[in-house]
Amino acid sequence: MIKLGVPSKGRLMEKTFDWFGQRGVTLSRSGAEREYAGQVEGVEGLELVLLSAGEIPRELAAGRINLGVTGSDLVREKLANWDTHVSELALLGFGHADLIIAVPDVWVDVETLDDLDAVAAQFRADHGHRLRIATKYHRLVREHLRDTGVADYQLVDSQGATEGTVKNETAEAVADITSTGETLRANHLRVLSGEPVHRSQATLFRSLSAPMTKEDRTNLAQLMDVLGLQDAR
Ligand SMILES: Nc1ncnc2c1ncn2[C@@H]1O[C@H](COP(=O)(O)OP(=O)(O)OP(=O)(O)O)[C@@H](O)[C@H]1O
Ligand SMILES: O=P(O)(O)OC[C@H]1O[C@H](OP(=O)(O)OP(=O)(O)O)[C@H](O)[C@@H]1O
Repeated sequence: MIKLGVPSKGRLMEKTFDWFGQRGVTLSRSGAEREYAGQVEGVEGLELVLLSAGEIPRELAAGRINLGVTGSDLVREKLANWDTHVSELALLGFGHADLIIAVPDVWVDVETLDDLDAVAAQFRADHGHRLRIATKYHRLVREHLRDTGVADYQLVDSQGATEGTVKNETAEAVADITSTGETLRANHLRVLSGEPVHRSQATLFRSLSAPMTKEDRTNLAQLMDVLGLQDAR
């Protein structure tokens, strides 16, 4: 069987079900509401596996699932050299969110990353420690700041409610996902101008390492046909 990993709850799950359903592949949660088992109708040889969105990158890289839907941000964050582990089969057109860097509203002189770099050096001189940026996206933020030449900072880990860290004085800035911008506004934070660290959306990935039988290959080719997709790799 080809294993397809899909987020087990929330909007990502529902919109993924809709996306496949519109293409003639019916995915559903089977059994009791809280049971994480799935059902597939409309194609042969496909098994639905319901997983946490955050675990899907690792399962793809380990080859325990053949296909997986999750945010493009999570694959890039969780997998070093992500494109050696998975290929992108389709951008699904939902789950849009930008990974951004934001500073307190009151930092009126800080509009760009260059400005942040300038205050970071001054901050270290004044406070004796580096400016703290709270995030759960360590890899993506580190790479982005390296590429843009910002050096005098430290990342502090925040696995949730990241926008609260500035008020709580555990960080001076944040790097987090935003869609409507409401959480940032409510916490008196402002996004730096310029390109976001990453523009994320829900994406269908294929594992480059998951084992497949001859029958799996035939079934995958049929699924790709039904979905109207082509695999570049
Ligand atoms: N406010 C938002 N609007 C749109 N997409 C979002 C938003 N917040 C997070 N996302 C996206 O949803 C995906 C899943 O995010 P996250 O890891 O927070 O999921 P979760 O629901 O907490 O899942 P789990 O805890 O089960 O892993 C990510 O790709 C992220 O970019
Ligand atoms: O721009 P907005 O529409 O306000 O959305 C942004 C918020 O959504 C996400 O949080 P989520 O609800 O996933 O919870 P989290 O704090 O656990 O990440 C993200 O971390 C932001 O906090």
